[in-house]
Amino acid sequence: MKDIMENLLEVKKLSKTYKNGRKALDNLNFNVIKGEILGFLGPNGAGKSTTINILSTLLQSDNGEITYFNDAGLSIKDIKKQLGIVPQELAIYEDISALQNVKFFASLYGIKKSEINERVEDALRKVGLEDRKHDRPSTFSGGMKRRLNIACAIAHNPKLIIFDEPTVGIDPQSRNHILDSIKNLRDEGATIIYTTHYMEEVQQICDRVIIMDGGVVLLNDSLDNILKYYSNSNYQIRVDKQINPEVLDEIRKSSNVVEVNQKSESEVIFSMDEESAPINSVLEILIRFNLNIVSITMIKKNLEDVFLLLTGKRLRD
Ligand SMILES: Nc1ncnc2c1ncn2[C@@H]1O[C@H](COP(=O)(O)OP(=O)(O)OP(=O)(O)O)[C@@H](O)[C@H]1O
Repeated sequence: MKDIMENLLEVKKLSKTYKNGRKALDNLNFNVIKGEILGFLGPNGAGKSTTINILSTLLQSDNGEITYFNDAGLSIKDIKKQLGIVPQELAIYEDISALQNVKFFASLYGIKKSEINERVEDALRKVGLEDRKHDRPSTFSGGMKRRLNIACAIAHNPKLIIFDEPTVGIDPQSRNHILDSIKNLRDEGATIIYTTHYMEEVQQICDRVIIMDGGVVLLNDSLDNILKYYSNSNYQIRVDKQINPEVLDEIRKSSNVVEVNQKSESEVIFSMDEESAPINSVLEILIRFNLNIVSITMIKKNLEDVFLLLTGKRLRD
């Protein structure tokens, strides 16, 4: 994706405990690479909103350090100017035109009068609303309102845009339109943090994924690596008799095997460390213990499975 990986944001040892004693973040570490769409995932209560509120400067952490835009000396005002926050709730005025909405929010960032019209038009173009700019949001579909919400958050041309579940409750067509707008923003130079409860969306647009739970990062890798690592290397084998713990121990010890679980009395699931690692050694063990192999299934894992594996929870309740 990029030739040189430059950090746009560096988060080190971020901690937050709320007044009621709830520890939301526990020495959280991660970075955001310039030009990427970073999917930010976690089950309910994982600490995502807390993290995003701290990144957005709305909430203070107890401890830790955030370096924005590679410059440790920036003031909060300078940071805010380069941040775009797209909230989950719509923050638009229904009774003024789309253009006036974007202009209003852009004016809050102190954009020069000579530049503001161009910036507003550009933001509306980026979300595909240029044709409807003179119409009021009260005449818009839910998806169009969401896109206007995005335009309002990006007219000041932020370097980093944080999306907080921007597609909740909208139809698939509008959702695709929003996802395309987000990809366009990335392609035109913005860096994006994207939180969602929809794994398909992450697989559709994200370059890298962070899965957090209990206030810490459980997984931080490129989408490609995650899917490669967790996809083709899992097998389920069924045999004709009960599999004893002794057999499972033997399989655990065999080369290339990284994880072994008993699915049922006569079924075992195991993962290999490489995509096309041979499974002969596992078969040999089963045969040695006089177990006849009835079936072998390769299990394809998607991001939802990886999430469940790591957190023990489903992303959507
Ligand atoms: N204002 C608050 N006061 C007290 N505890 C809070 C507050 N906000 C969040 N928490 C607690 O902090 C933990 C992390 O919550 P947070 O809202 O950051 O999670 P989340 O990952 O955004 O969850 P969700 O997906 O449900 O929005 C939870 O245990 C939550 O109950």
